[in-house]
Amino acid sequence: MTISVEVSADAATLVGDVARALTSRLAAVQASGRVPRVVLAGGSIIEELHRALAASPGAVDWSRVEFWWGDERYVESWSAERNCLAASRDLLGVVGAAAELVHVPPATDSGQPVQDAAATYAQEFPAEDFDVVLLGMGPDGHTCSLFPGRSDDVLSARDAVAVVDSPKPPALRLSMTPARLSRSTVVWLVASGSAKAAAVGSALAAPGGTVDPVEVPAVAPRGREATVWWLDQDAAALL
Ligand SMILES: O=C1O[C@H](COP(=O)(O)O)[C@@H](O)[C@H](O)[C@H]1O
Repeated sequence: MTISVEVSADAATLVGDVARALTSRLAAVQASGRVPRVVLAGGSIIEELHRALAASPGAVDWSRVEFWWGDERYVESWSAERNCLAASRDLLGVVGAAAELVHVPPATDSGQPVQDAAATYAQEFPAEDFDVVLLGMGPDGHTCSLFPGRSDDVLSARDAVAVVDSPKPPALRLSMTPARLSRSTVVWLVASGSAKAAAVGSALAAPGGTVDPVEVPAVAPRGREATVWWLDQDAAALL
């Protein structure tokens, strides 16, 4: 398992580079006769990536790709804060994803307490590994809804956790755990801009990945074959 860093000149080049790599990987999985399993994320650069993929969908049959989200805000299903609504608007609805292959996380209108909603969402997870997990990262080093300084229990849980006190609103969230995110052939973390430079520097400063995941949760998910940090020059400035 390798950890590598790819640096693109700027944000636009970064999303183009990741979009090309993703469409090429998905097309290769489909050419092998399988339906690729992809975990999407929220956040600014991932939303730009969604739009880039919609504009250049490559040689992928998007109706034969299965989707989950690494995290979701636990709000009403129609809330503009939902990661899945942004992805549906910007990508899935544009490229013709198949509704039965899109695993939308529960929303508050399900009537469930957030802890039950996390367990309900985990039931949607596949027995097999994911092919690609896409992650963003906040300036504080959080990824998905795994925030710094939280208990080891969250990081060591098996599939999904409920977050009840997210420091970034909204407070209630559902998140895949590092253990579940790491059940993927590759994990690709995408970070852009100078606001992410300090967190990138902390995450990648220690050779061999010995950074404490409680302090920088973004270092915790690791792909079985490869973990790639896709950065632009501003995000990579402190490396
Ligand atoms: O809260 C979230 O933010 C992170 C990072 O977002 P960004 O806008 O700072 O790039 C994202 O990875 C996560 O999915 C989202 O819920």
